[in-house]
Amino acid sequence: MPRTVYAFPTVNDVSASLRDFVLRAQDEALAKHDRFTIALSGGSLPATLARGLLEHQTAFQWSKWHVFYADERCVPLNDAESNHRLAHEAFLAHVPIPAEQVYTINPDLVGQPEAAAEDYQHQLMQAFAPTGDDVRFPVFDLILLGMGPDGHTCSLFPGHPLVNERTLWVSSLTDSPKPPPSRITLTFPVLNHAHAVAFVTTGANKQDMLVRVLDQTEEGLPAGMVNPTAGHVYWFLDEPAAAKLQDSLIDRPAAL
Ligand SMILES: O=C(O)[C@H](O)[C@@H](O)[C@H](O)[C@H](O)COP(=O)(O)O
Repeated sequence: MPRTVYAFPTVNDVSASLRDFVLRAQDEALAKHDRFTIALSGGSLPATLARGLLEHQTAFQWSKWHVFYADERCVPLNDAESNHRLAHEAFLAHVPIPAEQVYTINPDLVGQPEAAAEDYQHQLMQAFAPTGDDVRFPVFDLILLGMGPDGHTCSLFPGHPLVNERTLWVSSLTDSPKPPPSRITLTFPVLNHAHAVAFVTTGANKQDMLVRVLDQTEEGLPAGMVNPTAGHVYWFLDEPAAAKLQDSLIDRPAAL
């Protein structure tokens, strides 16, 4: 699995490089098909992404974007804990992506996580297999992920049975160690069928886990289990996050 690790002095530098990277991913996708499918996580990601995207918007073909959530909390869409609300306020509200191309959790199902996951999987199937094509798993052009200090990504937590899901596209949990407890999440087979996955990880509290995940010797760390079979994994780090990594693990951003 090809992997590229970039470390930048500050979060602002991460934002600027991420913008160029997303633009390139968009252009590559539009050269192949007529849309750009991207999945977003919550946490600090929307803000880091928005800072770059909103600064130089002209090259983005927003009408071609189809935005999904890599994971979502089972809360109303206007709740302060909602990943959609976070992304909406950070950048979706400021760019002309058609509303029907932003795929949110069904707000009527947030009290029933399993049904919400099933509904979200159905939304994905409509988008990736609209004519009932035999699509085993969707292939996202780009999935943007965060990593928690415990090595979780999406809502896939170390030691949780969901890390073993091999069939569903979207799954639910009601015992997330990170609040709120009820969530839906893309599963590993979906992450690992993506064309590209990029982790955006900043801050000193990620230092130790980054060493463990990038070392690739330890099993069971969800962030380390993201290995797209035909895709590429990128890591966008700031210096505080990258501080304990060996220099040899870090690639030169000039390659972007
Ligand atoms: O909804 C969520 O909680 C997330 O999608 C989660 O997986 C997040 O990406 C990580 O916890 C990293 O979050 P930070 O970037 O805020 O540390």
